[in-house]
Amino acid sequence: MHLKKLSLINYKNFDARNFEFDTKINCFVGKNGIGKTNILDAIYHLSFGKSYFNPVATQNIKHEQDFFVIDGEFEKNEREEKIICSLKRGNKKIIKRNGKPYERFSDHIGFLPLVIISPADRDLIVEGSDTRRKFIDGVISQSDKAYLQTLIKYNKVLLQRNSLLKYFAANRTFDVDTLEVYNEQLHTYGTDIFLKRKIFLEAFIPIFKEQYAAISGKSEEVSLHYDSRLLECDLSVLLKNTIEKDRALQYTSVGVHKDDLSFQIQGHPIKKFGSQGQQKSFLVALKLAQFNFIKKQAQTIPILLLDDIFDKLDENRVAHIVTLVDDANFGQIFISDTHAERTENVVKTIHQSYKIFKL
Ligand SMILES: Nc1ncnc2c1ncn2[C@@H]1O[C@H](COP(=O)(O)OP(=O)(O)OP(=O)(O)O)[C@@H](O)[C@H]1O
Repeated sequence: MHLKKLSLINYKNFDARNFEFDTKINCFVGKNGIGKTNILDAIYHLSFGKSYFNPVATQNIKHEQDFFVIDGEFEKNEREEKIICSLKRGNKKIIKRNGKPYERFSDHIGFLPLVIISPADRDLIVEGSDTRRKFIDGVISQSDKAYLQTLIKYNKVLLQRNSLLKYFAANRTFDVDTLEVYNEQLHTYGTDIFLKRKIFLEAFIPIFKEQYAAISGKSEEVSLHYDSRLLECDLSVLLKNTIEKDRALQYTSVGVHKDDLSFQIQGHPIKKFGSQGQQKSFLVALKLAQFNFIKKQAQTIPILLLDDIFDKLDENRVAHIVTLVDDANFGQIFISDTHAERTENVVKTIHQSYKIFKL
């Protein structure tokens, strides 16, 4: 699968711009703030129906303009696929595949598999557990539509249970039977989510470790663990045991919405003890493992977006990453970099066709 053409109208800092891409490697080079990342984000938009960087949809419309249009022509399984994503202020976003609008964006997710590696991934290390859960959920749901539906149902019941706990506190009342109804549903959906996360991580962790070893030249040991209270005990038991605590807190203190991943280097948290280059290597390994995983599940080679990937990495690590991606396992790759010369030197060593766009 590859993106053949991209046309942008009023997307972030672009008014009107067209690109024709190489089937393998495409590099965007230019000064800070010129719009390199914005082009990668537009490609991301075509795959996920939203920006990777700015969750406020209207802020992706060029300042002072009323709408944006991202138009992409892909080739997938020898068929042309035209995807258009557009947004007009005051209206709902529209995503069309070959002229037909999607009723539910979730039906589009996974159709054009894509992985992005960007400096914004640092949030996975420095931010709260929510970011890490979103990461696992994103990978699993790209290949398992039922997972996303279960997650939506779980979150809905969780909200209802929390509202009930607040209602009990406000009205100085308590009804364990009503709470039990929610416990049962949380147990059903939560256990399903937990088992899928566990199975996913059992397959994912060895791939991640392999990628890290390849990037770092095995210079340090890293690990990734699944932290979930459900590993020790059944969710229905946990919910029962925390009823008094939940009453006092007025929210549900146990369940898969509290799951986390722990990232370690040489046995210590990478957030506190990893250098910038080690943290970056960790994130690149995590994303390349995601790439491998999605590729296996989707049976299509995902598009890979590499945003500013060489920054903070030493020459050896850059060379290792280049060797990793210079492989038949990879398909179309988009790279953004401020150093035109560095990018040119890197892509010259790769045995693939390439195009460089100087912005
Ligand atoms: N809605 C918008 N309207 C107009 N300009 C915007 C909008 N959103 C972002 N921009 C502009 O886009 C530019 C940033 O583009 P981008 O992040 O793609 O730069 P870059 O080339 O990747 O830079 P760097 O090398 O610093 O990472 C900024 O100048 C920003 O002001």
